Amino acid sequence: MSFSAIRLEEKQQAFAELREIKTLLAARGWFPGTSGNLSIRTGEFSPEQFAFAITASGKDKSVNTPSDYLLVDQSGQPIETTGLKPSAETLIHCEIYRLTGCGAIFHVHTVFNNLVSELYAERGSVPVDGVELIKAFNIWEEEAHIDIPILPNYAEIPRIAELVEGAIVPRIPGILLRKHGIYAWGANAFEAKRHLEAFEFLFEYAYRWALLKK
Ligand SMILES: CSC[C@@H](O)[C@@H](O)C(=O)COP(=O)(O)O
Ligand SMILES: [Zn+2]
Repeated sequence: MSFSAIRLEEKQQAFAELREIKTLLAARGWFPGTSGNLSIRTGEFSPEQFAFAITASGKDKSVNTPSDYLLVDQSGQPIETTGLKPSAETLIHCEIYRLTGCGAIFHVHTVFNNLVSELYAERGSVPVDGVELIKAFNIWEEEAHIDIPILPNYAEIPRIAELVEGAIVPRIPGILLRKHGIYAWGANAFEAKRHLEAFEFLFEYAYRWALLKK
C-alpha cells in the first residue's frame, strides 16, 4: 500500500469522526488541561504498514479548530506536509494498532481512572466482578471476572510503548497507565466509545466499591 492511496474523502471522514467524538467527550470534561488524545485508522492496512489520523499534540481538546488532526504512519511519522506535531503519545497508539488490528483508540484522563490505577498499582490490574457493563466488552458469561491491566507511567513514551505487547489481554480492549489515564480501543469509533464509557463506569464502580468495603 502507498500512503498516497489514502483518499481525501477517507482522511476527511476520519477527521470528521475524530471531531465528533472529541466534541462529545470534551463536553463530559474528559480532556482536562489539554490532556487526552484520539485516533482512527485510515486506508488499507497490514500489520507492517498502516496509517491513522490522530489529534495534534498540546491542543485544547475542548475547542475545534481547522488544524486539530494529522495523518501518521505505523511509526508515528506524519505522512503529509504539516506544521502540526502528532500527539506525544502516538507511539502507544502505533503499538496498539499493530498488536490488535483495531480501528480506533481513545485516551482520556479522569479522576476515577487515575484513582483506581493507583489503588491497584501493586496488583498490576484493576479487578472487576460481575458488573453488568462488562458485557460492553462482549463478555457475556454470568458474574464474569475481569482484570484491566495497569502499566507504569514512565516519562519516556517509548519505554511505555515497549511494554504494551506484554500488557494486552485479548478480551480486554484497554490499558491503564498509572496515575495517568486509560487507552481504550475498538474495531471502529462506535466500539471504542462504547468500551471507553464502560471502562469509566467500571472505574468509578471499583473506586466506590473499594471505599464501601472498608
Ligand atoms: C497536559 S497533560 C497530558 C499529556 O501529558 C498527555 O498525557 C496527553 O494525554 C496529551 O498529550 P498530547 O501530546 O496533547 O496528545
Ligand atoms: Zn495522556
